[in-house]
Amino acid sequence: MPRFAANISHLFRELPYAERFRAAARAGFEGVEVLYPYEHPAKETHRGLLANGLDLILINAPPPNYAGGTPGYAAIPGGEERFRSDMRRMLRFVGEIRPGLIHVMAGYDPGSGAFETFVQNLQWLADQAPAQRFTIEPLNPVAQPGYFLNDYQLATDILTAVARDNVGLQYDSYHAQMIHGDAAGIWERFGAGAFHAQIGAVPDRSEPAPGLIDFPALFAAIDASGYSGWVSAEYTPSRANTADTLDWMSWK
Ligand SMILES: O=C(O)[C@@H](O)C(=O)CO
Ligand SMILES: [Mg+2]
Repeated sequence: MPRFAANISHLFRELPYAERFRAAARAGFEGVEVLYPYEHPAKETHRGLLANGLDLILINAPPPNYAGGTPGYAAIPGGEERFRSDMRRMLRFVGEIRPGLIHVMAGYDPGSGAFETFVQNLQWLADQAPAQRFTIEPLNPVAQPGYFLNDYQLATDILTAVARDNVGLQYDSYHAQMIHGDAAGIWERFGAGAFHAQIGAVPDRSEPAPGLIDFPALFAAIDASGYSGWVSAEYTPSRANTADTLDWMSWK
């Protein structure tokens, strides 16, 4: 079985932030991811991880000017200066919580020059922090209209142009199925070299359940591919208690 992590920005939201770490550990997860940890003092995140023996698998890079609003601007021409100052600030913040991966979001409706801007910003960031690993993730146009990175082949082309060992693909079964209609096929084509994987069902992004994505087969394909990263649960639980949505963790 893959190594499962919990995205506690989606799971255990019935609990205050500080309590989600314990809930994740009690449910059997050994790692968590937090989309925007900047909303909380780094100490609080650090304490939650340490007290519960959890790894921090992934965070997202901060929204513009570190302040909120629509996240992602790495592919927006003209935003390079702000990108650099926000990323410098982020790299200081993560010194305390040490995430394995940082997801860098591209942004929305960037106009022409987005590909080159994204590539150059990613190269700059990769060289700023060579020991840190970064990811990019295609997001589907139903959930994220206008998002620049909306296709797995485009992600691969960007990663080829970036050509840095510390920048890689973030796969997500929910987005892969929504974009390409074949989450398993996308794993087969692009998954083995991915830095990170996330899971959620379609079309409502609820927990893995029998439906359009055959999750037991996907888990088997992930294992068979030699992928050694984490598989993180990033879905909106259909029940009030996240713990009641975790049957999939023991599917064979
Ligand atoms: O799939 C998603 O929506 C996330 O992984 C993400 O990072 C966008 O915020
Ligand atoms: Mg995702």
